[in-house]
Amino acid sequence: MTSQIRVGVLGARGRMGTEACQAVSAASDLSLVASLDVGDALAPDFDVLVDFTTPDAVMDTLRWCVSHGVHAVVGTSGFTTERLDEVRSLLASAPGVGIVVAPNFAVGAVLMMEFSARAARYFESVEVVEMHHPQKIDAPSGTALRTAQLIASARASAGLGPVPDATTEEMAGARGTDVEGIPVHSLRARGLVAHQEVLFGAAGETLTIRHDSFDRKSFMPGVLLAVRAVVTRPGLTVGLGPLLD
Ligand SMILES: NC(=O)C1=CN([C@@H]2O[C@H](COP(=O)(O)OP(=O)(O)OC[C@H]3O[C@@H](n4cnc5c(N)ncnc54)[C@H](OP(=O)(O)O)[C@@H]3O)[C@@H](O)[C@H]2O)C=CC1
Ligand SMILES: O=C(O)C1=N[C@H](C(=O)O)C[C@H](O)C1
Repeated sequence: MTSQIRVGVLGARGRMGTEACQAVSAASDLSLVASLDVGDALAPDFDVLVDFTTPDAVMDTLRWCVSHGVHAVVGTSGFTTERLDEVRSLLASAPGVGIVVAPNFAVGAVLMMEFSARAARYFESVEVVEMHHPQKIDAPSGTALRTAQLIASARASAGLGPVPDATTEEMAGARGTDVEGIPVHSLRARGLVAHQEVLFGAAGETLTIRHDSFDRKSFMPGVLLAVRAVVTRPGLTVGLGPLLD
């Protein structure tokens, strides 16, 4: 019999942590050995730590993981390009450790990001609109951040200049925020879970790519996929794309 992967979940009392604990417990090849939240001490008695906490807390946790040889699957948002570089530097001192940082574990959202990156070179205009539940503490969302990074990179590779659309505002914030040159808008409303539209425009046409998560269960197959993959995947993996067939 192959041995089980021992998993700890940090942020276990939160919306995502609760779901992750249930999903790990229900998987026959995984063993939930620690459900941790604010104030709980980390102890290196698991193979993989799953983190659904806050952008403020997550980097200290990753430092701990790297120094204790524990792999990490990170769903927590806030991973700017600079922060991803910081994770790469951390991992340089621990070549056996794997970290998966996935801005969104829903397969549909991964595809939405990939399709957006593919479309980016063909449209001069682009706007990212993310919509979330009213308790979400960060804006823009990690998914919007990653989508904008991918679009900016695809535009740069294709030799497109800056998005040419007007940015003048009579009131601050009317044109959203700027992520690597891509306008990003954040909406919060009761009734929403996690949703995003990417609107592209060219002469005479638009293309809208939209994804909706109506239930946090949509994230769980991706979380389990990442937990199983990270133990044999040293270094940094960004997004679920490289783990999908
Ligand atoms: N990648 C993905 O697919 C998804 C990512 N997310 C991201 O996951 C993160 C969590 O989201 P969500 O579950 O909705 O948020 P919640 O606020 O519901 O949960 C966060 C949990 O983390 C705890 N926490 C905060 N700081 C620490 C700390 N220093 N150490 C240990 N635990 C801590 C909180 O405790 P307390 O409440 O007591 O402060 C809370 O229990 C966010 O960044 C969100 O954007 C969310 C959905 C999907
Ligand atoms: O806080 C959330 O809910 C979500 N957070 C992630 C993000 O910031 O992109 C993923 C998903 O959008 C849900």
